[in-house]
Amino acid sequence: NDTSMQHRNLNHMTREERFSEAMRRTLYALKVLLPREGWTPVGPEMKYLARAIKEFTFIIHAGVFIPCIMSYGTNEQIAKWFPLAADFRIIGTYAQTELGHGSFLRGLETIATYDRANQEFIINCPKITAMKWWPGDMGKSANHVLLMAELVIDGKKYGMHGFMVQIRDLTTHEPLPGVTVGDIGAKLSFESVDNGFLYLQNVRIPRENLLSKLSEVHPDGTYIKKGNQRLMYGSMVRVRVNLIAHEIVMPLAKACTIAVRYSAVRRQGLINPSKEEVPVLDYVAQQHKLLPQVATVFMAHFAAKQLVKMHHDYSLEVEKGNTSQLPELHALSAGMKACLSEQGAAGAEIVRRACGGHGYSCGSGLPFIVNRMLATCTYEGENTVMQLQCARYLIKCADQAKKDKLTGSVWYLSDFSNMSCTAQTFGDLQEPSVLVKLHERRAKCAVQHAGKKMQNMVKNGTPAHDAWNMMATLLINAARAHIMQYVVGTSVTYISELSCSASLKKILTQLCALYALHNINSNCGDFVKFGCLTSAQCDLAQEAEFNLLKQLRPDAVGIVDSFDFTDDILQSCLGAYDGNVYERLFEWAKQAPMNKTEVHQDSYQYLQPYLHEGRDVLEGRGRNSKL
Ligand SMILES: CC/C=C\C/C=C\C/C=C\C/C=C\C/C=C\C/C=C\CCC(=O)SCCNC(=O)CCNC(=O)[C@H](O)C(C)(C)COP(=O)(O)OP(=O)(O)OC[C@H]1O[C@@H](n2cnc3c(N)ncnc32)[C@H](O)[C@@H]1OP(=O)(O)O
Ligand SMILES: Cc1cc2nc3c(=O)[nH]c(=O)nc-3n(C[C@H](O)[C@H](O)[C@H](O)COP(=O)(O)OP(=O)(O)OC[C@H]3O[C@@H](n4cnc5c(N)ncnc54)[C@H](O)[C@@H]3O)c2cc1C
Repeated sequence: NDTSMQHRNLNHMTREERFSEAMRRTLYALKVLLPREGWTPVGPEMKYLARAIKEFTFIIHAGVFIPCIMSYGTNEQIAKWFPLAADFRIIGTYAQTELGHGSFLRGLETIATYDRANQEFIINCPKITAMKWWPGDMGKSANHVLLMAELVIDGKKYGMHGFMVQIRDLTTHEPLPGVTVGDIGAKLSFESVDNGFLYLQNVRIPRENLLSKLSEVHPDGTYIKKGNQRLMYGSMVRVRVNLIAHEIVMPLAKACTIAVRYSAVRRQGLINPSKEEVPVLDYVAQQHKLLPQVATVFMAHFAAKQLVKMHHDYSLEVEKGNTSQLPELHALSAGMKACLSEQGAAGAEIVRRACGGHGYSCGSGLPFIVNRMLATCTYEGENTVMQLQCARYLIKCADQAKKDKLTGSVWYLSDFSNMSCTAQTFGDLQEPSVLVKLHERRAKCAVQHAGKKMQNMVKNGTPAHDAWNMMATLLINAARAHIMQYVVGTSVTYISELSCSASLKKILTQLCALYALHNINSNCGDFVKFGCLTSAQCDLAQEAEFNLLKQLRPDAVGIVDSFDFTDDILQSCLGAYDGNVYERLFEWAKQAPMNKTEVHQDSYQYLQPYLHEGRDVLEGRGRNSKL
């Protein structure tokens, strides 16, 4: 209810206005509305912010920079920098990606050379491709970066390490000597975020600015390893775990709310020629577009909750020095981020497109969501690279399953029980246990298929790295299959253990079955190829999905209402709670800057001469008055 938090019409603002407005609103929220005893920018308040603010800045500051200080800093370094960052007295970002490298971290070129005489690191970007490029909040906001750079001591390289580097004066905000920094320009989305470039030339930082939880450099230049060096990649695991809820589940829920509400209001065409125009939501084709995406919101939410719990448990173990769960967590977080962002971004576009022309209007609020979700397929680990990381772990586990009984998310790879499907009716295929088994079998076969193909190539003399490259598409499919069985399995378990009303459990069970069946019907080639389903059972699977669409149609609006987004957050003429779509669209259009005058003077100057000429022609004068 605080007018300072009400959204202005983002679409009618310039990029710079949106950047400033997002910063104003974010800081107002962080400094005025939220702070209470002991709050931190990585606490539950941030979830409120992520939900309550359509565009906010300092996402990387809060979502990556501060958590990295906690992950990579010693207790002394945390005590020094965390309070400053939590209170926004320093604004930081996570500067890892370079103009020339993003996915292949061993290829990063920014160098931190130890100067023993002065006990300092000298930071350099030796060439243009070494320039940091993309980090959020870096172009104009941040005055510090957590710089990921190659540590060099006496000419020897020690790999990527994290360094705290101040880049702007804390009083004037001007770039410091040796620092060239700025915004990288317009992007597909994130208009309010100043993703930036950073060129460092002979920038000196104290030895104490190497974040030293995992390794340290003594004054004499001695390098000490202090833990599992793969923990250096830990921040990316945490962000992949966190971003599923914030950047995939929530935006898809918003898009589904808009599209389902609009589809309940928009009347277009006839089903029964003798009846009146129907709401487009009555078309099965429309239900087939929208409702599986609604189901995806819930299933991704349940699976993400399980992954967050797994990450929390793992973090407690790491504190005790046990990093044994890291490989599985890395594979699962990489695979989940890739597969759910792929599904979510595609799903948001499917529901946008299902809203016809008005879905193409920014007044729908849908292009904003779609464009922003597309970024989830790239940042925090490009999806292909992440799926291959997941597949790398699966292939290793499949080999191990031949001699050991596996546990955790890959347990099914060592399940050699009879997994043939005996479904005779479409009702059999709506059974959660049947759907889980089908997904486990498909995933197991997909992993084994990719592994077998590579083994055969290597047996025939192909180098292992070439076999890997040539089978990449099968490996990616195996990663997707693994994640789908994880999402279906965890969701079925979660719903079965949920204490809620029978009617709610029924809806959630139907949504879970719809998600699983939509996935089967979208990938039935795999399910038949691997002998999971017969062709006849595939027909039953389609029938089962259509039956669920019919059952869920009456509750469709109620289900998306349960996401409980305010009109202010949705910022959508199509998705507003009152359903007054047309009045809202017209009011929204009239507010467009283009309409602030009846005649657009800037363009009229070009049009006017022709308008006069046209009149001359019509009245028989002018150059070619043949009329
Ligand atoms: C005020 C604010 C208001 C609101 C805020 C609201 C909410 C905030 C909270 C949350 C929001 C969430 C997120 C924020 C939103 C969006 C995020 C926006 C921007 C994203 C930022 C970025 O993009 S940062 C840059 C990301 N970059 C990457 O991910 C790079 C990807 N590449 C790599 O990770 C690596 O290069 C690699 C893994 C692909 C390859 O590395 P390398 O060559 O070294 O390894 P190998 O492949 O040879 O594998 C070697 C072994 O290492 C294992 N491994 C690899 N990676 C990891 C890992 N991460 N963890 C553990 N183990 C790992 C690998 O498995 C191999 O092991 P083996 O046993 O098989 O040898
Ligand atoms: C909105 C946004 C915000 C971002 N914020 C940050 C940030 O705050 N901090 C930060 O450090 N970075 C940030 N990034 C950068 C992001 O992490 C990188 O873009 C991402 O890691 C991909 O790296 P790249 O862009 O160099 O693509 P590349 O690694 O060059 O990949 C290009 C393409 O090559 C293919 N490819 C690459 N490697 C392989 C492989 N091994 N196998 C098969 N195919 C492959 C893939 O198709 C890939 O899409 C952000 C990016 C975006 C879009």
